Amino acid sequence: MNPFLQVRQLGCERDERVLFSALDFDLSAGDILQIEGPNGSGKTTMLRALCGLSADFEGEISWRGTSIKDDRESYFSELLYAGHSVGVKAQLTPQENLAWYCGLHVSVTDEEVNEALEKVGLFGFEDVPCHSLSAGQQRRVALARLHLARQPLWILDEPFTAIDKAGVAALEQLLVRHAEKGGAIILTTHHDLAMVYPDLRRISLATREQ
Ligand SMILES: Nc1ncnc2c1ncn2[C@@H]1O[C@H](COP(=O)(O)OP(=O)(O)OP(=O)(O)O)[C@@H](O)[C@H]1O
Repeated sequence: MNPFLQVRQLGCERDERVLFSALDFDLSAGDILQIEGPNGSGKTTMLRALCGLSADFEGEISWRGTSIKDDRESYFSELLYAGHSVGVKAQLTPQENLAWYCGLHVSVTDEEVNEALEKVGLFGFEDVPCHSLSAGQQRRVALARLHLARQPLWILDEPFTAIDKAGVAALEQLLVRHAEKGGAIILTTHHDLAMVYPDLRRISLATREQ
């Protein structure tokens, strides 16, 4: 059976500087892969390539055995990407943000939206404009998507940014539960993961010369 994701000879340069090269790895159901590296080492660049958001890379990326360049639609339908910036609309409420985002993929009820917001600790903040929320609360709005996600592959760029200790622990548990249920995750984080998970792997990008 094909792994979810097959990455072969992945490489990327920016401004004539090699960020990473000749990377080979597979990601299967149940895997969690952490991309590590110092600031500027190329983690976000790699995630954008893996998400099909950038075509400026060498190598081949396949989803369920088919190049992501050849069948973007089915790849995108199975991928949840949460980028480095929170990506919530400041004028909209958490309810509106979540309903809008999830509505792109599946239909969700108001009750499901409110439950997801409650799970990320936003009970009582569902209907205030997001610009009035703290940085961590805005990140929680973005992370609430994970509670409603049907996509098997999650690619998460620094999901723990601005999240407090309790939130970090809850998010780690959610990631493990997703993988245990047959999902797969690629994430970047500067935070030391506390999760004990047998199928957690790491790729370290080269240290920059300072
Ligand atoms: N579009 C671009 N054009 C030129 N250089 C770029 C571009 N995108 C990224 N870079 C450069 O590539 C390098 C890697 O950037 P990237 O954002 O992938 O790093 P990172 O490992 O995610 O860093 P951080 O930990 O700070 O988030 C940086 O030096 C950045 O300036």
